[in-house]
Amino acid sequence: MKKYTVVVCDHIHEAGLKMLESDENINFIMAADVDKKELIETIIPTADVAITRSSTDVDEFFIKNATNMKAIVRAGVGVDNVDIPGCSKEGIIVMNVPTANTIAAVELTMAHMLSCMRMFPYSHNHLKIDRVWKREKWYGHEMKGKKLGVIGFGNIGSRVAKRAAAFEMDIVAYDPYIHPSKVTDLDMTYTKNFEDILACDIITIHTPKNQETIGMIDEAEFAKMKDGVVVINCARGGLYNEEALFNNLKSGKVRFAGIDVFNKEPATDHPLLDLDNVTVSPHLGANTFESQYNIGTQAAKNAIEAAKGIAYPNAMNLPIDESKIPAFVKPFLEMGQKIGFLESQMNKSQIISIKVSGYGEISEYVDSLSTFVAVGAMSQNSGDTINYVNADFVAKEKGIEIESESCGDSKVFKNLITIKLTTSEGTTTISATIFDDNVQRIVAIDGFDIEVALRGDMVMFKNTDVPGVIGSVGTVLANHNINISDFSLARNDQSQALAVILVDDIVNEETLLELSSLKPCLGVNYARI
Ligand SMILES: NC(=O)c1ccc[n+]([C@@H]2O[C@H](COP(=O)([O-])OP(=O)(O)OC[C@H]3O[C@@H](n4cnc5c(N)ncnc54)[C@H](O)[C@@H]3O)[C@@H](O)[C@H]2O)c1
Ligand SMILES: O=C(O)CC[C@@H](O)C(=O)O
Repeated sequence: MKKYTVVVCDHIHEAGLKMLESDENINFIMAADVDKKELIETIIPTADVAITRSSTDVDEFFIKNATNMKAIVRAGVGVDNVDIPGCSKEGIIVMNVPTANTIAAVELTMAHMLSCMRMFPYSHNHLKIDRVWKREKWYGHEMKGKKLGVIGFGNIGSRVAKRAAAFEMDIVAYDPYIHPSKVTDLDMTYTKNFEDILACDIITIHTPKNQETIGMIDEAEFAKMKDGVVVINCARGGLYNEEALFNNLKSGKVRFAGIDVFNKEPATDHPLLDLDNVTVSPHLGANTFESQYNIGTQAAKNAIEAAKGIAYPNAMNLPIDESKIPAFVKPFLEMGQKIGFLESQMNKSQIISIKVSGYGEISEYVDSLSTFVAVGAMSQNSGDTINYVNADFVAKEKGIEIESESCGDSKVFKNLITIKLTTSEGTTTISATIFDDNVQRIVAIDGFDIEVALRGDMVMFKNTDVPGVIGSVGTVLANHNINISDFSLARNDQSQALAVILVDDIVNEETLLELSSLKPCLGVNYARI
């Protein structure tokens, strides 16, 4: 029985571990407590799938050692510590588990907000650790009536806003990537002007960490804030420039900050920890039993499916989201891959370019289609190392140009695809369609209108159009004990003919040589689909 190795790199819920343990196809390795260097050098090379959290960086070193890896399941939302382009280049699918920890992060944000407003950990420590009862020292502020600026109105930001509204706060949201009605329908203010956020009493950020959002709040933005502002970060370290945050907390411009996440974690030696107007937590946004149960079980399920090649839920680097494509497109993708593979056998040489044209409704999907065609065309030379994730990267690296073109309606077919493969030896062009939703048919090869099924062992015989050729070809094949299952013929206006012969047996070199030595022969190709 085939066994797949799934390595768990960080702690996940027991229920997820049990799922992995009890699957008979899974060889499961718990490596959360293994030193990261050792993990990457000795265990990662054996893994088909790895489950990671924010403590394991999927960087160049990791990827270099992931020689067997099919997929990485990030047990959480943020993939800022996963080098997605690097994974794509190596054909590793990256999946995350979004929303499973949303509520946990929302509630931690509220906890930090309340702590900041009432300086709760400090009054707590004063009494519990210092044994001082000094009520006059601990005057806080109320949330009611204050303006809360929410940056990023996604799963977490929008829910923080709803909870803050229950505290009778005025909410102002900034998120250029949503429809304003997502905010205004909740009787909150949507703004496109970032200055409106900077004018708030409390600011909380809930965006992903990327080139656009790193350092989104820097010295200049702090300078525009109200004196005594409170800022919260339960998203990712570095969204507020940490040095600027430190300076503004020290000067008192920022009265209090609630921080769950740091630019570099673990952050046991961070300057922010020296300040007494900060509440901190060690990246606990996702740490509730409920959220960890959800994430652990979903991550385990996704890892098992990915290891077995069944599905890649929430894949972040597949060319298409399969759940979003109409059913009629899928057989075209499959057929495109087969034609790419067929053409690379008919035209065996260094590939220079691949051009995919789509007619009819399929023309909307030519970009995805071209990835599938490229996988088919390049698999002849790259074998198992080529897949939907890395096809575009590999093509670029090999200098293969991939072009796709949407061409409106076809005159004859409801949907039609034409694939032109250019190699250093010449070009091969095949058009194909699908009948009755599942019958894949070639309808043209290199200018010959020929209708033939796309399957099995195919011999393409091109000749000058003279009598007796069909018989001669049939005789050669019969002499080699090769049975013909289908014979299609077409002619062009240059007195040439093309026969596509489907056969039941493998055609060896000797037979092909004999066919090519027939007098009218202009060329013979053999392909296996
Ligand atoms: N502290 C934790 O343990 C913890 C737990 C879960 C999530 N997170 C982090 O919280 C953040 C939000 O997670 P989510 O699940 O809500 O994600 P999400 O994708 O649902 O929401 C993110 C929102 O940010 C918006 N956005 C993107 N770029 C923006 C920009 N430049 N300006 C303003 N808005 C922008 C997007 O449009 C989106 O609406 C992520 O960084 C995630 O990694 C942290
Ligand atoms: O617990 C983690 O690994 C990180 C959780 C959180 O930051 C996430 O991005 O999902």
